[in-house]
Amino acid sequence: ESSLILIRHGESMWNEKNLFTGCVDVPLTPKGVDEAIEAGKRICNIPIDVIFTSAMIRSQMTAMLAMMQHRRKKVPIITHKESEQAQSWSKIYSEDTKEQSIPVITAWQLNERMYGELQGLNKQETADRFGKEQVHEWRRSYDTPPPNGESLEMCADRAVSYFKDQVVPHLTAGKHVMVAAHANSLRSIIMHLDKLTSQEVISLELSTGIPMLYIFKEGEFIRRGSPVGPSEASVYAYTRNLATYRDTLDSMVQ
Ligand SMILES: O=C(O)[C@@H](CO)OP(=O)(O)O
Repeated sequence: ESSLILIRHGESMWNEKNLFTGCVDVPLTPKGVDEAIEAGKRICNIPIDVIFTSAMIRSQMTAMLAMMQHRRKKVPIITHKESEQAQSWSKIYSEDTKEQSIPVITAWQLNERMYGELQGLNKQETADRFGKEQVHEWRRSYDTPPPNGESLEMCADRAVSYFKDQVVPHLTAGKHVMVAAHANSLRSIIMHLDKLTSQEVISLELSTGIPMLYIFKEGEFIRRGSPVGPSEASVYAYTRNLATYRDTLDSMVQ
């Protein structure tokens, strides 16, 4: 059994301004930073061996801030494979140090859905101009793309393919994984994991900074507990393996 944590980034500076963001790379607000830290507290007892983030700063900030809270105190390290030089210049020469690190793999495929000509527009003003229903269809339908942007279906094409090709093999190998990404790239992944229909996904909404936990067992994804409880203990129904991991952390601090 392995665990999979999915987390949408904390509030960004354009979430705060109610602007369509998509592939525009904006940072978190102070509230978003707090959300990421709170999220980290909720998952501080869950094992994490490898982290995937999108290529965007808001998901990377969220993952890093959350990991600062983790009780295992491993160091999340962004892997650089964009060139041979980047790879060799960021090499770690100690096996012990590597053992105390968590690789962070960044992938554009996990980026937010590209919002086309809505990027930078105010969501309320856009609804006033084009009508609430049209804008809702652009934002939540499965197959209607916003003007010159990606539909959820197009976003799923890259995000879910990446998830199947790059993330699932780690889970199959027994590694515990965290994926920090975005409202719509995660909606497409959750649609796949929970086998939602294109009708059902319309009402799937993800809050900023709330981690969701899945257990991967015998090729199946099982959602654990409610992701919105007030404290870590009430949020997730621990499996026996997760409880053992938490006990190990308890004994390490004694
Ligand atoms: O602006 C965006 O990129 C997304 C997420 O904030 O918007 P929506 O609320 O339509 O999913």
